[in-house]
Amino acid sequence: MGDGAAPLFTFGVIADIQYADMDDGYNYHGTRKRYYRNSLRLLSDAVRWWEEGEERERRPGFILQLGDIIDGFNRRHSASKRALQTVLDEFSNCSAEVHHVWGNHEFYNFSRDELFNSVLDSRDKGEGSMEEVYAYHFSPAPKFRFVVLDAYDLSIIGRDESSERYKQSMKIIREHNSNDELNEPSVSAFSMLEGRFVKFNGGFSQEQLDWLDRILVSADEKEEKVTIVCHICIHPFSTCSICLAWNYDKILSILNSHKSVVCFMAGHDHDGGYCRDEYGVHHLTLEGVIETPPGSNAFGTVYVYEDRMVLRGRGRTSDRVLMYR
Ligand SMILES: Nc1ccn([C@@H]2O[C@H](COP(=O)(O)OP(=O)(O)OC[C@H](O)CO)[C@@H](O)[C@H]2O)c(=O)n1
Repeated sequence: MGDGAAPLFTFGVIADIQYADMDDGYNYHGTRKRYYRNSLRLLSDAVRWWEEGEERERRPGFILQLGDIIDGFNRRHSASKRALQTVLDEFSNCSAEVHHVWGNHEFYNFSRDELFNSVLDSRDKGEGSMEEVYAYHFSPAPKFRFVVLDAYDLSIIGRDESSERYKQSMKIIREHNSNDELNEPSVSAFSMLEGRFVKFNGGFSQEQLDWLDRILVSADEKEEKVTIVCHICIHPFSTCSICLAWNYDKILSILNSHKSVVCFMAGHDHDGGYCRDEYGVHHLTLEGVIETPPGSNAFGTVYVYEDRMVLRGRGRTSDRVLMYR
């Protein structure tokens, strides 16, 4: 794994904490247990690991929180702000700065306006961002860049019903999903992939894709290694089809046209997943903390070297060596 050598830098990854101060429950179909209070304890264990489990020079310089930091149930109990503060207090025990990604549960709890300029808006930790879309990039070390993307840019959650984005998003989802309940996937006999057109997913506007393309042109020129992070998965082999971004194919073709891209990280699918695509890009889906039972965990520490990233997983998250292409 290359553990003996000192890494260039280190970062932590964690996804789908979905904390709520409520008893354990189940997912919508009643097939998966969700441990709402335990998720905070697991975050606390992760923070302790990042702070104390490593020699000082191998501790993370930053943490990627891949979205769904608190559960949508908080909204029903008017507990959104309190729950968020509880989770942020836990993160504050970590000396590394946290980059927050926005998932569907962020929008169940807060409006897009509330999220912008809230503690969950990490754009000020980046060096270049979009204005009305939650997307930015940062370079933690020479020759390395991270891009945070907004997978609910095209979406019918978090968008004002009178907005053009909402109308465009409703048109897209209606073309592929004929159910009254748009959280329920319409699985056609021809393609399981159609199941991705549900309300709890979203996609990327052309404006965001063009912005990403420009960042990657520049990264190619500078010979940087780029890791892209977002809540929703974009490769069908790294997730079940129901957790795929609506226009995953468009973003994949952009990533695959830039030699700088080495890795794409997401959450959303609580089972986790991984594949390396035919262009050599790693697609890593982090297991969700919310569906991780007490006694286990689901997070990772990534050690970055000249030729690879080494993921050391804890609990349900496996170790992986991610060689650059
Ligand atoms: N068939 C369904 C499925 C879900 N819902 C409602 O949609 C909201 C989001 O669902 P939820 O499972 O909570 O979303 P997560 O982001 O936690 O998980 C995504 C993947 O399932 C993980 O594998 C919620 O309000 C559900 O009640 C629905 O109405 N109908």
